Amino acid sequence: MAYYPIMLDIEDKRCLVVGGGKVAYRKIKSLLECGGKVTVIADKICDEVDELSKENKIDVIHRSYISGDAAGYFLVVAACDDARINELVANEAKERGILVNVADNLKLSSYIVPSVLRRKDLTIAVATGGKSPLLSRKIREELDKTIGERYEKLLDELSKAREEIKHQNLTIEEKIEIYENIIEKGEKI
Ligand SMILES: C[C@@]1(CC(=O)O)c2cc3[nH]c(cc4nc(cc5[nH]c(cc(n2)[C@H]1CCC(=O)O)[C@@](C)(CC(=O)O)[C@@H]5CCC(=O)O)C(CC(=O)O)=C4CCC(=O)O)c(CCC(=O)O)c3CC(=O)O
Ligand SMILES: NC(=O)C1=CN([C@@H]2O[C@H](COP(=O)(O)OP(=O)(O)OC[C@H]3O[C@@H](n4cnc5c(N)ncnc54)[C@H](O)[C@@H]3O)[C@@H](O)[C@H]2O)C=CC1
Repeated sequence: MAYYPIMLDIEDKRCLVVGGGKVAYRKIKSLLECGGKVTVIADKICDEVDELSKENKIDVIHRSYISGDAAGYFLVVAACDDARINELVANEAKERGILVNVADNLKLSSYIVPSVLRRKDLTIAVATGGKSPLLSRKIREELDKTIGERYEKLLDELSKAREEIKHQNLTIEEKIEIYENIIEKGEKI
């Protein structure tokens, strides 16, 4: 079955990351970039996670995961190096209807994290259904070379034009023609 891609609004939402190693750090960073309020539960944390804690960007609970910890969160990431704990976290999150990503187990995950390229509001997400995360990264790096910063400007222009003509008495075809002209001009930049 194919994955259903969505763009999730996690601003000010409580997010729990279980585990404080390298993989947890990567997931924490992307949650913070999107405004998530991150709590980490881990018996050991790596230097990068410790740094975020010292900067008051995350809350850290320095202990092992205890049954029931997942309650009350909007989203949970299980990123321990202990598969049994990750499974426990996943099951407890799912019982409560909480979205859960499990770093070492695709089948237990309700969502997977794609490789992401951003140009301000333009977001390009690449995933391989868990088959090759490395390929996702490589494709993002390729896109990074070809999707230049001019797309930011182009998107700004399109957004402005869209606001201006949204409530004008034009057909959708006429509006699309205006946008296409802007894109065509943008392609020459
Ligand atoms: C299923 C998924 C679950 C999830 O994490 O959501 C998952 C699972 C696993 N990853 C593993 C390994 C690696 N993961 C990376 C990197 C990334 N992994 C990410 C996502 C995902 N990884 C989801 C699927 C995404 C998809 O569909 O493609 C990215 C895109 C996003 C992010 O993490 O932020 C980020 C790149 C960010 C970027 O740079 O753009 C690298 C390369 C590197 O480190 O650079 C390697 C080593 C090379 C390799 O294995 O390919 C292992 C095996 C561990 C082992 O062998 O022990 C598992 C577990 C398993 O497969 O069971
Ligand atoms: N999804 C992905 O992108 C990737 C996933 N992985 C998998 O992710 C997992 C984690 O990898 P790393 O971060 O490199 O490991 P790591 O060894 O750096 O960190 C493991 C963390 O789990 C914590 N932990 C272990 N048991 C715990 C418990 N009972 N309660 C709370 N915290 C606990 C440890 O304290 C530590 O902070 C591994 O299973 C690995 O195979 C690895 C590479 C990429």
